[in-house]
Amino acid sequence: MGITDMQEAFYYRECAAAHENSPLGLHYAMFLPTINKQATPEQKKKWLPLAENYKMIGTYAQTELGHGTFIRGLETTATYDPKTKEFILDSPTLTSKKYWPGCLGKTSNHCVVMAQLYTQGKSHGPHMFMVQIRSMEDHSVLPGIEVGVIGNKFGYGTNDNGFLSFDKLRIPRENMLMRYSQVGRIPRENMLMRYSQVSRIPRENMLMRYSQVHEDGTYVKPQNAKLAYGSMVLIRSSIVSDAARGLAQACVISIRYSAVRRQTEAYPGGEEPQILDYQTQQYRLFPLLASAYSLQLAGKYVFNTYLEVNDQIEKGNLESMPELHALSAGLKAFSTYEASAGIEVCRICCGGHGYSQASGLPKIYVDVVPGCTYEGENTVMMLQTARYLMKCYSRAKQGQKLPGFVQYIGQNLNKKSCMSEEVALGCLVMAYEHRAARLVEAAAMRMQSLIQGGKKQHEAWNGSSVQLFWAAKAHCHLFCVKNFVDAIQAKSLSSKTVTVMKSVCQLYGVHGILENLGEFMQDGFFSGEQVGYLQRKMLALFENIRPNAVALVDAFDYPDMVLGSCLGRYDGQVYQALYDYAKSAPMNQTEIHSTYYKHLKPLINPETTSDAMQFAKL
Ligand SMILES: CCCCC/C=C\C/C=C\C/C=C\C/C=C\C/C=C\CCCCC(=O)SCCNC(=O)CCNC(=O)[C@H](O)C(C)(C)COP(=O)(O)OP(=O)(O)OC[C@H]1O[C@@H](n2cnc3c(N)ncnc32)[C@H](O)[C@@H]1OP(=O)(O)O
Ligand SMILES: Cc1cc2nc3c(=O)[nH]c(=O)nc-3n(C[C@H](O)[C@H](O)[C@H](O)COP(=O)(O)OP(=O)(O)OC[C@H]3O[C@@H](n4cnc5c(N)ncnc54)[C@H](O)[C@@H]3O)c2cc1C
Repeated sequence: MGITDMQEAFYYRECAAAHENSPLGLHYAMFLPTINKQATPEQKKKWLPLAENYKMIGTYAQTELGHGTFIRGLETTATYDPKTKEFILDSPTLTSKKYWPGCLGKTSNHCVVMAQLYTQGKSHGPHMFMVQIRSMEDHSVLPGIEVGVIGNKFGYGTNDNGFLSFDKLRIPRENMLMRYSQVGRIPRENMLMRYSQVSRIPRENMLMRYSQVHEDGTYVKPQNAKLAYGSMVLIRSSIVSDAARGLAQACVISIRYSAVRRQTEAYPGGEEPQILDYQTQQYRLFPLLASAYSLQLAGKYVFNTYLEVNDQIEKGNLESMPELHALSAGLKAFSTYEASAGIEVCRICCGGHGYSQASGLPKIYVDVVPGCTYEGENTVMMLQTARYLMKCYSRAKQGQKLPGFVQYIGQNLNKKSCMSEEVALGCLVMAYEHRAARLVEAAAMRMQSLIQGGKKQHEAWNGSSVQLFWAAKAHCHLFCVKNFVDAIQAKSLSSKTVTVMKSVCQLYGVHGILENLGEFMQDGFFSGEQVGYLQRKMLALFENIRPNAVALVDAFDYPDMVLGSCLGRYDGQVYQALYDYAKSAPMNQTEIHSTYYKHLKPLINPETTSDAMQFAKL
């Protein structure tokens, strides 16, 4: 293929088999990046050529039957044996069996395994290990390993998500991924002195600035244990664009179809209008179109932030890690929630044909919706963002300066909205900042009052977690609105395109307020009159966007082969395509289906059942 950028490669493969989660998806999305980001130079030199040339085909095996969210609770163990300089991998309980990893059941011959590291009788928490699970000669399962598929799922039928367990499997010490992060370059003379005193490890390892288990079992911990979670942050940062892609494609299908579909005479004897002219159809679809644009912009921002921060981390500067974690976790949750709900609305807006696989919509839905669960269950991710926001709130109250996208926290909440009939973009951003700041403060106040009332920290946290979730969601929503507004304002407003996009951006902001009105009005920030401005503006924006609606989805430029939809075809020949799809159905290849003779004929014509049974035995 020759594409070196891994995201580009991901989307290229997506074009070849759209929304068919590849049986090698985890090899590309997590196995290769984990070797790239978590292995030492020596390990990369050994494994990358094999993995990049499909000799090693791997997955990311972390989740277990009993634990997915709580990584520190994982039960798989990796115990170091200094006598043989090996790790012993074991699945001590039923619930410790790895369960869910993609491409695991039948495809992969290796995996990076997250296991609790034990050495010298002490636990050092979750660490990653390279484990071969199948022979590279004949793909047979290696001794000490049980592996298989987990069975049918909600979707993802093209991916052999599997289970895996170890029975005291021994792997070489060199198979622990020993590069978490730069722990700073230890002066060579110190390293020689330091390591030669402790244990004899190969000289080439001496220059490694990585966490180590030395040959005698001494553990050198990394600068930050969470760096082992780096592959998840990478995928979370990628999922935002993926969710945006799914929502955008669903908008293309449903809006193009709504421009073709005519239904119900507008008045007695009148012609049937395009269903896209129904205000209720616009009310359901146009905000989703706006959301698709907003999430695409957010996806670009978060992935670029990932690349920038990851560069810093690899230079030893971990300062922005908490911010990246909060941003990627929150936006991953926000985008997959929005996209999943939006794709379902697009399907429903297409009536009966939306329920057909011919629409392409069910396939998009079952490909996007697991994003609410994998790579960090959404509620848990939102609470991770909330954890960061609480820290920001207390820093703001101590007068500390906050980084860019959280500077709104701790602001004066006594002000009122500047909203007028015009509905200026700046007033929209101010409204979202006020709502998020208020919800962050409310959650912090709730926590404080519970603690003052005698609750322990973890009890106060759980007792405030609904409000913490609201605050994190409002924070992510603000981010998407402000990021969209910044993108519009960065362009000159002279060109028609940007003027149209300003309406789309305005609709995104207005609709978000009207759909969450309680949170914007609870403290009187908006007057009733101002809400009226917003309601009238939304209806006016529907009329404003209507003439450009099809152009706005065409602009996503998804080819028919990627959409895979009879409803969203560029040429609009929906009905012929649906009929051709039906005619091509396998069951239509014979006039009478074979099951007639065995199941129906005995009911309809019992007297002639005998010869029917003969036929059925053929
Ligand atoms: C660069 C090239 C691009 C490569 C990409 C190539 C292709 C991909 C391109 C596109 C892909 C697009 C879409 C993807 C398509 C398909 C998807 C493909 C594969 C996905 C399949 C799914 C795979 C999986 O599901 S893997 C398993 C995922 N599992 C999880 O995510 C588990 C979630 N749980 C956790 O993360 C943690 O348990 C936790 C919930 C965070 C809790 O951790 P814990 O240790 O208990 O920490 P605690 O809450 O106590 O907080 C402590 C402290 O740590 C900080 N922290 C936590 N996590 C992180 C982190 N990740 N980074 C930084 N800091 C972190 C936390 O903030 C706390 O800090 P503080 O004390 O508050 O200061
Ligand atoms: C299609 C798909 C592909 C996957 N691929 C992989 C893979 O390749 N590799 C891999 O390792 N894993 C994979 N997974 C597993 C996935 O990462 C986990 O399912 C996910 O991390 C959620 O963990 P869980 O299933 O244990 O859910 P749980 O954590 O049990 O969540 C269940 C409920 O409990 C709630 N909950 C849990 N903890 C908390 C908390 N602290 N506070 C509040 N509420 C909480 C959650 O919000 C949720 O509502 C995949 C899953 C799917 C669906």
